[in-house]
Amino acid sequence: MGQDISRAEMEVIMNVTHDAMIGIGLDGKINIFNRAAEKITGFKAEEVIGKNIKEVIPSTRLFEVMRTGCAELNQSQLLGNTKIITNRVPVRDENGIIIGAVAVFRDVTEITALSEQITDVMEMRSLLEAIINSTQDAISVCDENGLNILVNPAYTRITGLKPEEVLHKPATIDIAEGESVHMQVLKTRKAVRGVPMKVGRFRREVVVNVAPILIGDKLKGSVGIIHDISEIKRLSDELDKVKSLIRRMTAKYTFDDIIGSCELMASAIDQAKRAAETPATVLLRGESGTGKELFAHAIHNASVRRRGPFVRVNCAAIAEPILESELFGYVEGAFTGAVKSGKKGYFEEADGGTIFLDEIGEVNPSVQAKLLRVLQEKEIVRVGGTKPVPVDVRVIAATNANLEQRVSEGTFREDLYYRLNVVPIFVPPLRARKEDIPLLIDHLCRKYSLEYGRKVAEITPEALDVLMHYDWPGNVRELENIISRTIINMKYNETTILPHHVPALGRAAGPQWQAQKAEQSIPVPALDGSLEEVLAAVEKKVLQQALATAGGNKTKAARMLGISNRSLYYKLERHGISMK
Ligand SMILES: Nc1ncnc2c1ncn2[C@@H]1O[C@H](COP(=O)(O)OP(=O)(O)OP(=O)(O)O)[C@@H](O)[C@H]1O
Repeated sequence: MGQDISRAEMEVIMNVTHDAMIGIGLDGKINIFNRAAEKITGFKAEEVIGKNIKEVIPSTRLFEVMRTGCAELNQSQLLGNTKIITNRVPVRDENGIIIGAVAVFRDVTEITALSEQITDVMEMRSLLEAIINSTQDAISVCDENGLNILVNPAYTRITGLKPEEVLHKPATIDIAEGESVHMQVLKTRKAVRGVPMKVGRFRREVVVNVAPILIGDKLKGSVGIIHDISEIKRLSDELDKVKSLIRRMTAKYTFDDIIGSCELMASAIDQAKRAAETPATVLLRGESGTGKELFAHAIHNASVRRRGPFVRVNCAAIAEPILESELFGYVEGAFTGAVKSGKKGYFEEADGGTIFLDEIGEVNPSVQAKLLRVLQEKEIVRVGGTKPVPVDVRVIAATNANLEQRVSEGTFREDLYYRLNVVPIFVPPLRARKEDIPLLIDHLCRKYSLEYGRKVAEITPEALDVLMHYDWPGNVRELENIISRTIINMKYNETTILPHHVPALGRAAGPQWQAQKAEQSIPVPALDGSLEEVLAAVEKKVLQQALATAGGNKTKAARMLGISNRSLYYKLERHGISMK
């Protein structure tokens, strides 16, 4: 130091510094003891000045420092419970002779605790970073102003957006379809879960969960977890397609599954068995719910084609513009929206097997012409194509329409009618074969007992009487529904059907009609939606009412409403009214 400082100046400095200082002379007596030293040791300067340091700090090393003349720097030690860092230095006179020693020390308990906390935080940060970087879900974090401050690698993989494209930009930047959930959460401070949306370049379908980041009650931002569901969606679409294909392409029933021993049924079954032995086209006639589809399955399974595919097509349930391409397929580029490579139709899929054309009376003239061709020439031409493709398919058609009347009206081709009507089989309505009702009840009780885990085995004569005195406009399908509901009405341990178990029968007693009947009592919907919504609700009620009045018979219902069967089918499907 270039300038001497006075003792008074030194005392001021010593007492304002945060470092504690204890000095001793050659005799070991304390001659410096500042405020900071008082704070750390708990002694007062006046108590210790002049005392031997060993009496105050027995473990002192200042004597060693004096003896060796070597400073000891940054030594950590415990003083009671206080953790301190000490520098010990010898004090020399102007000639370099040691005349004492000083210990300068500092309480580092808090600093140590803080540094431990910092280490913990850093460890936690590394852990979080590892989690954030390795999770399959995309993560985006934004600050309280809605600007992105963190995204993880999964985010880039799912959205196709790199960090530099999104960081410090508004959280809305990655949205391809939907509203920003980050912004919503920042506004409401409430977590939002399970929001479907599309994100990023690839318009990936995702489900988003976002939570606010609150420190105390201060909003610091929000964190979003983006779960990619596009692959699951694709797989589940595929699965649905395969399931519907399997449903369409397997014939489950055989003649053993057709219950009925009355003369009319025996004759129908006999004709069907004989037809099964030939490749002839079969036309199944009969009201809705009589079992025509059951017959079609049974004929296929009893024929030489039983190992081939069985493709079921409900001609009324497929929209008219696409029925032709569904049946006959299409070539590459046949129309906008077509699959690039073209597509096989149901006839090609049924090659080597049987095609069951349900509701054949509903097909339009263009499809009728193509059907005629396939029946005559055993070949089809795909929509948009010219090349005939040979197909080896047995046709079983079914209808509950009066085809003869349609032929005379000119809406159904006469030549097609004759081609289809090679082996006509009439499946009788249930009211014409009431003697089969007990057999059917027995069969259905076993079927639904198994399905519902019950043991219903009997019906009392009174309950049977109720069922025998009803005319079953919905045929076996309606009986099936009534038995299923009867079993549901029974207590778990009841095994015999009593009259009170049987639900109300009537012209509108089928389950879907029952539900619809109940709904009929609901007045026309309150005018609380758009005109379109109110009209749709009214249309639904009118359809349900017509179906109920027609006892579930769709042809009758369509006639009552003055619309075509096809148009009725569309509307039922659109309103989610059960078609079976
Ligand atoms: N003889 C029968 N024995 C056993 N179950 C039958 C019989 N007839 C019909 N069913 C059952 O009744 C329901 C309706 O039968 P199916 O679908 O074959 O009728 P459908 O005449 O083809 O009706 P739609 O014309 O409305 O298509 C099915 O669940 C079927 O299993």
